[in-house]
Amino acid sequence: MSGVRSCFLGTRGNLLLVAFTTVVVLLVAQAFDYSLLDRATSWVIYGLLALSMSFVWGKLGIFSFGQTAFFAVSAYGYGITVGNIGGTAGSLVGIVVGIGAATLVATLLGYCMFYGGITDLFVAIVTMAMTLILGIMVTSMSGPQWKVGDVPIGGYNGMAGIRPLEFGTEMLSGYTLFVVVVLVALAAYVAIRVLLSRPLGRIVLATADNETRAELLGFDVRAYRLIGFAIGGAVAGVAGVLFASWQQIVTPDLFALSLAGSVAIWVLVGGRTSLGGAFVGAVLINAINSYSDRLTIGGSAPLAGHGPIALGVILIVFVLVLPNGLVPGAGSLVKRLLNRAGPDVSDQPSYDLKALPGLFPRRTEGPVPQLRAAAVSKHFGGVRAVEHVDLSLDRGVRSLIGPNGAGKSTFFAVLTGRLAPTSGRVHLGERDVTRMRPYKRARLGVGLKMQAPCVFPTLSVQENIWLAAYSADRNAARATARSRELSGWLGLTLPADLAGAQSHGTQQVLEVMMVLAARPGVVLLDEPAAGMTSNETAALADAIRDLGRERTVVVVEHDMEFVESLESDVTLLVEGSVFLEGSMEDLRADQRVLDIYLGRAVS
Ligand SMILES: Nc1ncnc2c1ncn2[C@@H]1O[C@H](COP(=O)(O)OP(=O)(O)OP(=O)(O)O)[C@@H](O)[C@H]1O
Repeated sequence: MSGVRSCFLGTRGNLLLVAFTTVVVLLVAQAFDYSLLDRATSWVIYGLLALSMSFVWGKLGIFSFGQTAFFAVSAYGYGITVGNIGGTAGSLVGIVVGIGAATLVATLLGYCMFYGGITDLFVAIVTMAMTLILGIMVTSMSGPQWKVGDVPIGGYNGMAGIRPLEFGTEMLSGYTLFVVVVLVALAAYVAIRVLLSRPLGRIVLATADNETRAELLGFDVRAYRLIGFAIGGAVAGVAGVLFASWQQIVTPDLFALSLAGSVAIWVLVGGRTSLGGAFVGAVLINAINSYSDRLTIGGSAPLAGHGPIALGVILIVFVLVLPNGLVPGAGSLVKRLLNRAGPDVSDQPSYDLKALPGLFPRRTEGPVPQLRAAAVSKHFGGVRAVEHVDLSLDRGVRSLIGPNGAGKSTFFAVLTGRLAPTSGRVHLGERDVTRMRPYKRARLGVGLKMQAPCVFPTLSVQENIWLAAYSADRNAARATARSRELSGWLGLTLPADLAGAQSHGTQQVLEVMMVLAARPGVVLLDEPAAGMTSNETAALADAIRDLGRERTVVVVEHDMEFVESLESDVTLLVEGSVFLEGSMEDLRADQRVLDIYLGRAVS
């Protein structure tokens, strides 16, 4: 799970700190000699590359091991462009071509991966494989026939003589280049932070935090991943342009495993959940490498060329001692020193759940469409979890009961699109939604509260509700007002009130509120009373009855007292099939039902 919080100073404090650090760096750099200035410029460029990986890995939860491919593609794109078009125009076009090429490659690769269902470790493997393949291709382009316009690709030897960025009569070099690089890095950092505070960024963070909940709220996780990945590619592209301009030669080494691994280590050392940590890690490790190379003892340089060994040692130390990296580690330390511990959640707060429906305005979306399962089956290999279920769900409350393993949760998963049925159809009103993805069904008004609490754990309670409210009508101002109001009702309005840190019961209530804030017509509640006090359970039953007046509410429960208090029709599932339908009295009067619940065989 990716942690999406990194700061102990708050956004404004962090930005002030960054601005202050930038001014100090620029002032101090005036005293650097040429050699140090030159090296420091490269460290900041590497920091920018690390920032792109930190964003993709730490914030989006996508381990893009081959992030350097976008950096290298951009560097080559810039080099080719400025070799063909000179002057300021060439620089400007080179910037666009370099960043554009990196973004395009990231978009194409991201599309293939995310829409092709590739996740987790396989993303790392695919991105790395693509980087190595590009490297092999570029290495093989060594003959004179391999040129673009007037610029030879250069094969193994690389593309030499790249013109630096130039504006007017000035070619960027020395202190001016350093200033530009630092300001661009600062701008990229601030832009990413601003993006993350906007609706798009919040949703991107949410998809990393809990993909299932994001999808159930109607967000197309694949699309948001792709957007985030493309932005990460663009930032790596910015670094690539600066690198080509600074080094004035690019070689296939930019596609090598060693650089890709180094970037991952910079990010790990700085702290992958901290954007600022990317710069700290990159600058620190490159500075250590640089000085260890130059260290002389008795006329010889014992550490020269042993950078990889030093990197390996640093990595092992960090994984063992400071697994979250330097910046988050320092943040926790300061927090501890200031004694700013998180809120105490050991006490289970009590909520007047009877008031719950009153918090959600009446539906204005028109009549609730009927949700209908027609001969639905879902098999897992030989396990027939759901078998030929026909069920029509109309406005009002319906209870779905059955012993453990009867197929209730699996049936919900088929209704919401989380699982495709083995056979049968699912209809929502007139529409056949059998093959429709969960986010689309959510947009059509199907909401699900899962059996185990399914919220965005590393986001605050208020942010959780904001995302749900925003999913209803995509209005940020309204979502902010709703999230303040509803989190106020829960008494959890602080940024430090993380959803994942709340008690089980509070998370249950929060999840129900999120489902309702998304304004669904069909509300599926899987064991909503679990973890609640008896008073809350009774109040929840009142609330559900109330919600059923204008919505379709289906409740899966084991607590028969609770089911009885819902005064609803009951459907009994046994071994995946509908065994009986009727009122609670009907079921109680049936000896076979008693036998099922007492575990006795039923013919
Ligand atoms: N992903 C899966 N892979 C294989 N078998 C599964 C999977 N999900 C569920 N099952 C099996 O399908 C059957 C139905 O499970 P399901 O969780 O739907 O039952 P349930 O009625 O919700 O049970 P409970 O009341 O205990 O939550 C069980 O035998 C379960 O082991």
